[in-house]
Formats: sequence, C-alpha cells, structure tokens
Amino acid sequence: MGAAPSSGRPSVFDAVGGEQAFLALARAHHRRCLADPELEHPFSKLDQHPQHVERLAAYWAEVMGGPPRYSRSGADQSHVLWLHSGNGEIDDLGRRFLACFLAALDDAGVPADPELRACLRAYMEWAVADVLAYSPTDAVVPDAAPMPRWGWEGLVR
Ligand code: HEM
Repeated sequence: MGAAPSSGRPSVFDAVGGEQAFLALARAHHRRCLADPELEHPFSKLDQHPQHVERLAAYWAEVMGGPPRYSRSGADQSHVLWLHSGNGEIDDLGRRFLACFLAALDDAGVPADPELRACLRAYMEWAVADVLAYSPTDAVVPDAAPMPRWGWEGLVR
C-alpha cells in the first residue's frame, strides 16, 4: 500500500492500482510516444536507459505515494530535470507527451473515476511545465531537488 493521507483515503498510488498498474501505464505511455511522429525521435536514442519503462513507472509510482524505488536506485528529481534540460524550445513535445499520457490512462485500464483522472491530468500538466522550465540551453538544474509528491489536492511538496 502507498502512504495514505490522514483521512484514511487511499493514496493516488493505490487508486491507480499499485505498482503493476504503474508499469502498465508506463508501457502504454511509451508505446504512445513511439507512435508519435515527433516524440518518436527523442525516445529512439540508442543511449537511452535499457530499463526506461520500469524507471518511469517507479518514478511516477513514488511521486503518487508508492514505494521510493526510484530514489533507492540512486536517482533523484535533479537527475530527471537534468535528463530533460537544455534541449531548447520543446513545448510541442510537452503537449504531445501530455496527450500520450492521457490516452495511455485508457490503454492501461486506469479507473475512469473523474476525480482520479482530473488529479492525474493536473499532475502531468504540472510535471510537463516543470520539465520544460529547464529546456533553455543555458538552464541550470539545481542540485538535490526533492522528489515531488502529488496527492488528491495537488502538489504536496
Ligand atoms: C517534454 C516531453 C518529454 C520528453 C520529450 C521526454 C523524453 C525523455 C527521454 C528521451 C528519456 C530517456 C532518457 C535516457 O534514458 O537517456 C526520458 C526519461 C525520463 N523521463 Fe521524460 N520526457 C518528457 C517529459 C517528461 C515528464 C513530464 C516527466 C515526469 C512526469 C518525465 C519523466 C522521465 C523519467 C522519470 C525518465 C527516466 C529517468 C531515468 O532513467 O532515471 N519526462 N524522458
């Protein structure tokens, strides 16, 4: 189980369906990105991490209140921001990334509960903006940026 808020309500992680659901979501999202004529390029780099999908799943799960598997692998938010930084104007890729994520929620069978879907959409809109803030070629990524935590009310920290 993920960390539940004090109200006893399940975490967003649990509402999505736990680790297997995040893995299915990351797989579906990656499939969508590879099928997109623009996103396909960055995701076809040969030096991409061989466990990209698993790492993406672990990252999203941790942000939503699941186990801290991504942090335990030695990576952190600074690493994620750094991976995406300095690419110049990529706002269009950000919009496409969000669209792939929303379509992947259906592909992966994430519950259609409107509150859950709104929460996940708000997260991804925020996350895309967070990543795009570092796209200028002279952007400086802060050291040791804390992992974001996303709850039912939005950004927790
Ligand atoms: C603007 C659209 C985006 C593009 C084009 C993009 C592209 C990429 C690429 C090409 C990689 C593989 C990097 C590598 O292994 O060398 C990657 C990794 C990753 N991305 Fe994105 N990304 C985007 C947005 C996001 C957003 C919004 C998030 C967070 C919600 C995110 C989270 C991650 C994570 C967690 C990894 C894996 C990091 C690791 O292996 O440690 N990305 N992304």
